[in-house]
Amino acid sequence: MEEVDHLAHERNKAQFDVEAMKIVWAGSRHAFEVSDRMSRLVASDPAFRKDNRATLSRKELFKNTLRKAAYAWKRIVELHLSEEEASKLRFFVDEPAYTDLHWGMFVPAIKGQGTDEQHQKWLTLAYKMQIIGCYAQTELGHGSNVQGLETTATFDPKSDEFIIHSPTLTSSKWWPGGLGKVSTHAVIYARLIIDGRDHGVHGFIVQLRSLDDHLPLPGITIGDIGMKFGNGAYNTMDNGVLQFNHVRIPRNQMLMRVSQVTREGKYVQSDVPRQLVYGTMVYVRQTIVSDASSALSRAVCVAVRYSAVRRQFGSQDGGPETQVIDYKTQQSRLFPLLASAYAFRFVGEWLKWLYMDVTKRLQANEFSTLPEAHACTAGLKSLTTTATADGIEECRKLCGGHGYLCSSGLPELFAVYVPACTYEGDNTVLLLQVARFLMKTVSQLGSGKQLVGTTAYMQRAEHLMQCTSDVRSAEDWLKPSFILEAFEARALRLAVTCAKNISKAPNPEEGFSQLSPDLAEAAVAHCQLIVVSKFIDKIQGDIDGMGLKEQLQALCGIYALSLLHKHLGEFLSTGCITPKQAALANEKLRSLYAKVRPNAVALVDAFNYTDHFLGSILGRYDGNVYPKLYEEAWKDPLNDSVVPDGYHEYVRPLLKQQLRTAKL
Ligand SMILES: CCCCCCCCCC/C=C\CCC/C=C/C(=O)SCCNC(=O)CCNC(=O)[C@H](O)C(C)(C)COP(=O)(O)OP(=O)(O)OC[C@H]1O[C@@H](n2cnc3c(N)ncnc32)[C@H](O)[C@@H]1OP(=O)(O)O
Ligand SMILES: Cc1cc2nc3c(=O)[nH]c(=O)nc-3n(C[C@H](O)[C@H](O)[C@H](O)COP(=O)(O)OP(=O)(O)OC[C@H]3O[C@@H](n4cnc5c(N)ncnc54)[C@H](O)[C@@H]3O)c2cc1C
Repeated sequence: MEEVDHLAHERNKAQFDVEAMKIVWAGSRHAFEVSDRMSRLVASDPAFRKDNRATLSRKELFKNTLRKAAYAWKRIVELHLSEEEASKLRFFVDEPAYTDLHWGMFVPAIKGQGTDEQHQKWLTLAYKMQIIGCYAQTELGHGSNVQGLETTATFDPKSDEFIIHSPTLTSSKWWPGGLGKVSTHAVIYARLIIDGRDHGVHGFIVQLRSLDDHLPLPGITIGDIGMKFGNGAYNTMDNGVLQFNHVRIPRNQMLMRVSQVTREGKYVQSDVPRQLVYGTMVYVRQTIVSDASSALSRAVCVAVRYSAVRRQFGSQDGGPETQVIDYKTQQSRLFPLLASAYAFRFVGEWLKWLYMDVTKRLQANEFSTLPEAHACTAGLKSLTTTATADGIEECRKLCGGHGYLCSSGLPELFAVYVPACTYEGDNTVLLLQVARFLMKTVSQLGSGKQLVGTTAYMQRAEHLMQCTSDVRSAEDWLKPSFILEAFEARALRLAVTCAKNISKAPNPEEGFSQLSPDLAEAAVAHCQLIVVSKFIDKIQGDIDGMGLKEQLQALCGIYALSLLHKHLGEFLSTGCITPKQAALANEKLRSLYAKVRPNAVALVDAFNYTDHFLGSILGRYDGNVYPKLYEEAWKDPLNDSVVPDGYHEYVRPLLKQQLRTAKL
């Protein structure tokens, strides 16, 4: 049968080169080609089927994930895939699994905190998956407060070993992914105790299960922590619980790049800052920002395509009804999310660069940019995951009733995504880290210290504290200098106000605590400025292809001006803009929505997602939604029989009783 593209009329309206935009979205032609190849490889292989996840029991679901992970590894080895290709393949398999933690945290923790010798021994095994590892930091009693961890690693000079122990119930490791049922090893975080002295939290490599029969080693109690939010979703992951009862490991299994324990039991702190013990979190937070753009773009792709297919009201003389994407309210909810997906992509690219830069510097024992890298990764992780989780839910609502069906793909995407607001640092806790960094920076203003990186704008404090915007027309709001000045002035003024209020408190800690809601808002303002400025930088760089710059400028304008609208109170109360200028910003926003409208479907096509990856009937490339929704409904296990199980036990007796009552 001939395939019909129900969205062809939308695609024909596009005013830019979609193929060129695919390259910009991917980051480079090479990245596009790898991504395209891996996504097709996964989509065309029935072993990676995922449309049945919502109906599987936990055990079936989990076993299915183990099968897929093993099969993915087999294909990676058979096809001699590079690290980049393998990681893309796993991404397109699109099922959280223990391998995420093995490759995403266990290996990076050893790389970042281990010595050359430790790399040689452990990475060799881990790269071949001869051992499988996880990252066991969080405990039942403490997640955010890493310094509060209770697990102990006590040095025994007689045997040259550490004794790993869980002294309390609350010290049980709790949450690590891959721990519950699969990992053979873990990097665990424990308090280092030497001669009764507590040297704080350090990382240790500990074997958990036998490599022969997979049973826990002596002294180790281990299991899964139970079902999590949503069906399917993150339940493919074995988040685990772990207790140690005086488990002994050799001294050389402490990760010793940051500090060492000698044979004699002497604690040696190298020149490397202690905070490097937190280094794996910096790495993962950076990857989470790129993941945010993937998750949000996926939801937006579904909502844009479906909004172009769906029609409601507006039919006069029997003609077609209005496509819901043409409603201005739909556009004002949807297009800022489309713009955010692009914005997060570009800031994610920049953050990757920043992370690589700080890593190179650390290798050369240059640590000055570490605080900035920590603040940027923490803040942007918080900002982008909050916006993405909210955005996925908004996309579900934008799809009306059908968005609530699992076959829309959106409920599962939300359920799998929403813990990103908590893992790798609770989003509020992370904003407060950014706020501390900002308060330090503000305290240095006027000291003559040169401010660099993302706080360089504060150098112009004298101007930014008193300027008023020069915007005179709606068109002015497209000029990067006007947008940047408004965002810089708002961020700086919020931060300075916090600093002033803190200084009135009896002591800085008390002040920080009292002001923390305002500090979190100041941190958000600073992070939004970073995203806006990196979007502008991207557009000002090399962008080839017909119409690309115009579309990206429109999206950048939508991102910035929709934020300005959302946080209008802050822009007005800090005096950065006037009510008249706010009205002009709204006028510009409306015209940008109109500009993006004919390009919306093409702008989501540029994500280059296969129907397999999207996993959504509403978001199908061909827009053939209704027949496929109808077809899908009949596949539900409830429809296996016409009369459901339970009818004879529970429904029929009721009906009979009613009949009897009626006769009475
Ligand atoms: C299409 C997509 C579909 C989606 C599919 C999804 C699939 C899923 C894939 C899987 C992906 C991910 C899996 C997730 C796995 C999750 C793992 C985890 O969660 S691991 C555990 C993470 N835990 C945390 O993040 C804990 C948070 N807490 C902390 O980080 C700290 O304790 C902190 C920072 C809050 C407090 O630290 P501390 O107690 O030391 O106090 P201070 O605030 O005083 O800090 C001291 C000093 O250190 C500096 N600092 C803090 N952190 C860092 C750091 N990381 N790097 C550098 N420096 C740091 C801080 O600024 C202070 O500096 P100073 O100069 O003294 O002021
Ligand atoms: C799906 C998932 C996977 C995970 N995977 C892993 C893993 O692989 N390895 C691992 O080690 N851990 C893992 N974790 C644990 C995760 O890192 C922690 O849950 C996270 O760091 C939050 O810590 P918490 O649970 O202690 O939250 P809490 O700190 O208890 O937060 C509870 C509330 O208190 C607030 N709060 C806490 N402290 C402050 C403060 N100082 N100021 C203001 N408000 C505050 C928070 O904002 C939040 O609202 C995972 C968690 C989840 C949900």
